[in-house]
Amino acid sequence: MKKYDLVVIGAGPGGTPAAMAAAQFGKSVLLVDKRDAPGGECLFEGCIPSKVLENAANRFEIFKEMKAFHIDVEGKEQIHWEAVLEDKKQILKRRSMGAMKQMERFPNLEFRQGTARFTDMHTIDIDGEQIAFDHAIIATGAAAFLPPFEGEGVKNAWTNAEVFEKTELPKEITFIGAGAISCELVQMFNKLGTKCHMLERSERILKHIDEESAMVVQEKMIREGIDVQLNITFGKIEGEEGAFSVSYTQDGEAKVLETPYLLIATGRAANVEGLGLETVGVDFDRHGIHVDETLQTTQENIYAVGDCTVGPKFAHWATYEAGIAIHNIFAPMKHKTDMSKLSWVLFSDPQIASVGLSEADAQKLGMEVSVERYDYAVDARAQLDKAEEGFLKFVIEKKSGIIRGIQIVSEDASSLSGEASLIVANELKAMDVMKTIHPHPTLTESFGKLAQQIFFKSMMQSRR
Ligand SMILES: Cc1cc2nc3c(=O)[nH]c(=O)nc-3n(C[C@H](O)[C@H](O)[C@H](O)COP(=O)(O)OP(=O)(O)OC[C@H]3O[C@@H](n4cnc5c(N)ncnc54)[C@H](O)[C@@H]3O)c2cc1C
Ligand SMILES: NC(=O)c1ccc[n+]([C@@H]2O[C@H](COP(=O)([O-])OP(=O)(O)OC[C@H]3O[C@@H](n4cnc5c(N)ncnc54)[C@H](O)[C@@H]3O)[C@@H](O)[C@H]2O)c1
Repeated sequence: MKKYDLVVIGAGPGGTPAAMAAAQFGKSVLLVDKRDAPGGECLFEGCIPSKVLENAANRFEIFKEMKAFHIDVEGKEQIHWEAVLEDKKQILKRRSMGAMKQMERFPNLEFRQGTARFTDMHTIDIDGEQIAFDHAIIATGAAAFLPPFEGEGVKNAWTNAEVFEKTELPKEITFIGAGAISCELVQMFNKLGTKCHMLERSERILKHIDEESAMVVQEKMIREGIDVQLNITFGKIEGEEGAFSVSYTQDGEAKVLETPYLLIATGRAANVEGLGLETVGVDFDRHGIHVDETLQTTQENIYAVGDCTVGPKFAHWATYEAGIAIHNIFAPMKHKTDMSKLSWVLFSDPQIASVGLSEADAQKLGMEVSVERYDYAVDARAQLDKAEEGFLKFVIEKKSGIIRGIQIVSEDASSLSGEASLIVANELKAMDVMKTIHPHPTLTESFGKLAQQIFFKSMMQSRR
């Protein structure tokens, strides 16, 4: 039986860097994935295909915005959807081959296609072959979680696994769930002229994130003609591609929506089925594999990272966890994950970036905070770009003055999130940010302006 120091199951943003880091440590590593290429859901059905299509939609939208800059191009714009999909295919191929090439630099790292299953705490079965290992990392990701809705239509609806494969741009589509996936995709389709409906059971979209940030996007969606329906209780979902019917009640009234296409994005379920976790005593529930702060599962030599765990579900978080898991397996000192520094960007319009704690997170932790805000409506760059929507918010711990969280809502929140991450990770205060020179006129000036505002406010208060 072949034996490795480390077996990594799943070659996404969690598994692939974990395997490469262990190989760099000089360990013998087997990386196994059901697919014949590395990249995971992020590359093939998630982050990258969604951003290729959004990118095309955003550039298409620029034509419509040209009028505000006194440029007349109306009526001439046209998008060649098939060419966009071909671009997407090429980018996916290029990125996957790039990852494969990087792995080939390590003679002690082997990539293999197959479905892995634990048979005991030191052995996995890959399509009938037994492989022995000292340590294992589970990085099998997650897939769309489908609630137990009534009706035959649920199994015919799209999830993120199908939507990027469709060759025709739908004329009309309905999204069930108003979380991260739906919110990114609904605005993308809307910009391309698809009539979009979004049905959500909560009282607002993006219920897991800072309310003020979510409301900016929700209001923009409604303004731009997306049919956003909230406070919904779902009934039967019937039909198939081309003709769905969704029954629901809203404010006590029974309604039916007929829609040719339906996409369900109501959260994720960890890919743990058939992994043999019960056999090896690795605890899990429907939210994912249980790990401690060092990413060790309930089995000493088995770790888990990324979407298959109960924790946050982001590509960069999976990669961050991969580094910590490898360190904890092969280095003498244990490192812990630090959720208080988590950052993410939602590629909505405007974009939302969040780093560290929101005000609500701080309240849950019993941390006394003050919240200071700068509106892009007064910002020079935002005015020049006619992109004044949104704000920058610092969540400041009262006791220490440390900026514990930053939320940004802006057309370019993704670019601004880097500085926000540095501030929160290094536990900086407003004074530290004020000392940083931000070039004029750039959106990064907002950091300096907000820091200045906070500093002057504290001076005024101390004088009173
Ligand atoms: C539409 C969409 C958009 C997203 N956009 C973003 C974004 O912009 N930014 C961001 O940070 N995150 C985004 N995400 C989330 C991101 O895709 C995930 O957080 C990330 O892919 C998690 O990485 P992972 O390595 O844990 O798992 P995955 O990427 O899911 O990889 C898991 C791998 O394990 C393999 N596997 C599963 N079971 C087995 C088995 N038994 N044997 C062998 N192999 C197995 C799978 O084939 C897969 O390749 C998005 C997700 C979706 C759905
Ligand atoms: N830019 C990014 O980083 C990005 C983009 C897309 C997805 N993601 C990741 O993917 C994850 C999954 O996204 P998602 O949109 O599927 O999930 P989500 O958890 O963000 O949203 C799920 C939505 O479905 C609704 N819902 C849940 N159960 C329901 C039920 N039984 N009936 C009716 N409605 C129900 C919820 O109210 C919520 O609005 C996100 O948590 C995020 O981490 C990240």
